[in-house]
Amino acid sequence: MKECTHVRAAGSASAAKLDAVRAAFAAAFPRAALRVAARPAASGVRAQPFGDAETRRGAVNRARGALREAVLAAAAAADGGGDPETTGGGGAAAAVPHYAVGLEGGLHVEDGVMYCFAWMAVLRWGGEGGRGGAQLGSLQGIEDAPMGLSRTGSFAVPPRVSARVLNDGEELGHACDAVYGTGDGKGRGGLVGIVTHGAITRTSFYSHAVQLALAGLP
Ligand SMILES: O=c1[nH]c(=O)c2ncn([C@@H]3O[C@H](COP(=O)(O)OP(=O)(O)OP(=O)(O)O)[C@@H](O)[C@H]3O)c2[nH]1
Repeated sequence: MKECTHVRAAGSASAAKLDAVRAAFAAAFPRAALRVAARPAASGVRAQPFGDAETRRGAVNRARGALREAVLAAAAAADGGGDPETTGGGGAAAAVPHYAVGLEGGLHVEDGVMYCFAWMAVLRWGGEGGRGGAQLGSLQGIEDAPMGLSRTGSFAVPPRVSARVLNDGEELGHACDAVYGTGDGKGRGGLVGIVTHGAITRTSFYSHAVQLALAGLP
């Protein structure tokens, strides 16, 4: 196993997503000194994606966007420009990452029931089995970086919440906050935390799928 893994947790500064990436990589690389940093990146899809294809595309776009930003920031830092936008990564700020991860939550409706799920995309860049040398700091090849994909399970969105999403066009997290008033719709617990009474949080919901995406890397 690797001694050190730099991960750019993509697309997001979401605490739930960052925690999920940390937990997944810690499980996959138990002896690694992990450095996980947020690198918000555009999903390129709607704020509330519907269906597997759109949601998966959002995850892939976020992973690639985060990797692109991280590579550019590392190059700027090497030139003495610093990396002020990176959060939560400590010493990872100037490092070219070994992996980039994109996580995107989505919805679909089947037989009148709305289901919630999320897709994960993990890209390998540097490190063992990844790129090396000068290529690491170049944007060339990002589109072809080895990628692992996976999806969480699905759970049914309570009708009071799904009605707000369908009728008022609200994003799930906002609809969840409006119905339950917990303010955690976009937080670590999320709707999955509410419907499972805390047994599964957004963090644990995402974490197993990040591990599966990592396992699927060619
Ligand atoms: O998969 C999920 N499991 C949950 O239990 C859950 N509870 C709420 N949501 C909402 O689903 C939407 C898309 O999620 P999403 O990937 O766009 O994340 P997000 O908007 O929170 O963060 P960001 O990464 O966009 O900043 C957002 O409105 C989330 O709040 C959940 N998604």
